Amino acid sequence: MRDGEQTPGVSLEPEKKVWIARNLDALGVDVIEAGSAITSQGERDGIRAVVREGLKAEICSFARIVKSDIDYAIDCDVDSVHLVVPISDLHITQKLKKDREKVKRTAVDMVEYAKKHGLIVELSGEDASRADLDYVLDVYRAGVEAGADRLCFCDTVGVLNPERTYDIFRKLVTGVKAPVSIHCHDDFGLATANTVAALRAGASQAHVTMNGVGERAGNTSLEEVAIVLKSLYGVNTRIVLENLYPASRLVSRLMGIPVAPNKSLVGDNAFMHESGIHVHGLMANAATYEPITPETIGRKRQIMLGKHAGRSTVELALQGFGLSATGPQLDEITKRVKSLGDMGKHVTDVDLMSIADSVLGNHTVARIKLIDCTILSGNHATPTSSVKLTIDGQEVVESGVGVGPVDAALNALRRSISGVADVKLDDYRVEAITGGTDALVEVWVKMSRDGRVISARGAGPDIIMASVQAFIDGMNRLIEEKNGIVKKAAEP
Ligand SMILES: CC(=O)SCCNC(=O)CCNC(=O)[C@H](O)C(C)(C)COP(=O)(O)OP(=O)(O)OC[C@H]1O[C@@H](n2cnc3c(N)ncnc32)[C@H](O)[C@@H]1OP(=O)(O)O
Ligand SMILES: CC(=O)C(=O)O
Repeated sequence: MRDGEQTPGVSLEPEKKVWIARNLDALGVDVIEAGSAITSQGERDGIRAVVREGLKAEICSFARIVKSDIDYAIDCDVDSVHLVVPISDLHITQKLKKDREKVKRTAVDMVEYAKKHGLIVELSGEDASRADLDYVLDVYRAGVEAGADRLCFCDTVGVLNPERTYDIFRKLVTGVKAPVSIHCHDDFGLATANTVAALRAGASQAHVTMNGVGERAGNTSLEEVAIVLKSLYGVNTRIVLENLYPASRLVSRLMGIPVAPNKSLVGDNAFMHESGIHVHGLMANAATYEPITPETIGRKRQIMLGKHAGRSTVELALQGFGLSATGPQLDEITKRVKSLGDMGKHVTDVDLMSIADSVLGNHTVARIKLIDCTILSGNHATPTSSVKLTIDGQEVVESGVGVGPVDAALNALRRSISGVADVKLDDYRVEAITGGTDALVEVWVKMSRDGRVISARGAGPDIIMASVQAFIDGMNRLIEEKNGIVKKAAEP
């Protein structure tokens, strides 16, 4: 929550810091760097709020080798400081405008000052990977003599590679009398590899962030290190692996930083399969196309339908809805799914069910039919919607308010069917297909009822009506008498 929160544009209010800290603690992390106390009043409020939680983890504040930084950390009642010394000549001469001796002396003074105030001290070399290693060792040794409990080697701009990291850490762990941490950045995509190399060479601790958030390209991902250690090196950490995905979602949501779909382990696509050849293999043995089970990190396997689907993909998706098809029917459904995919469409569950209905000859009647939908919104109006619809031929009129017109309309729809079913909107995404304010938009929703999940799509030039269409299509499928939806909806 210090380097992670340095992600451009991110600022965590105290309650968000607390929420994340509780989750990190439950995940089993040893030290939580809750912030940098010198930064602002709000930051201090957040750090204090985390300290008040009385978590198992050690609570730490970042501090420069500046007395006021340590005073603010003391004032927040943290357990420890991550005391950072710019250690490369580049940082010493260009940034601090000092010399090596002066920086070393200040570092020693600040270690002594922090220790005198009862803090655990992790003395950290910033930009250590571009520094003279002899000088780094000199500062580390002086720091340990002054009372530093731990040391940290920072690859501040991500220029290490695994081979160099390993060699450096062999020298460090034999050259100093304190545990050494590794702190990496992902500028060249090597943060996890470098972190693991340091651990293999004897590093005692790894600085990591959930989802790899952090400055520029981010820091080392907590989830990647924990799983790489377990799965590729057979090393257990105290991290509760099945809590990783829920923690990833929480951090993404609270920071407002989406996770890339192809991000290892926690991205939307990490356990999603579309290609026919893969799904065919998975059906025989999931290990064919999954290095670990999704459940290892608290996830579920997902199937996506599109142009790469094969008969196996479609068969599995149909099974999820309690449907079965003969060989020729399966061929026909697969053909239609592929042609929808060829048109650049994500094939939703509702699309599949409509295709299946037509091929299998199922006659499903939509129970909900929209008659009217009216929206009121503006700078002096609470967004309000009224809807008139029929459910099994019975007219229902309802209204709803929301944070915006789409929210109001969907709330009105949800209320209108509350007597029949309690439907939840789990995810909502909108995409402009063409440019301009008259763009054609496509709305994709994921909805659920009693644990059953379904995806649906609406499209048109009016974002509200496209949303209403998607929601009603999804509701109709969720309240079908025969439905046996058990699968997780695939996402676009
Ligand atoms: C690699 C990292 O991630 S380092 C951590 C980065 N985190 C942050 O910067 C936290 C948020 N920062 C802030 O709120 C502000 O920058 C503050 C409060 C720390 C300082 O603000 P200001 O006094 O206005 O200084 P400003 O931000 O312009 O410059 C940073 C100052 O810290 C000095 N400095 C930078 N790192 C260190 C360090 N580790 N130890 C001592 N001094 C340092 C710089 O030389 C500069 O000093 P100067 O003002 O005497 O020239
Ligand atoms: C200290 C720190 O965050 C870094 O050097 O990257």
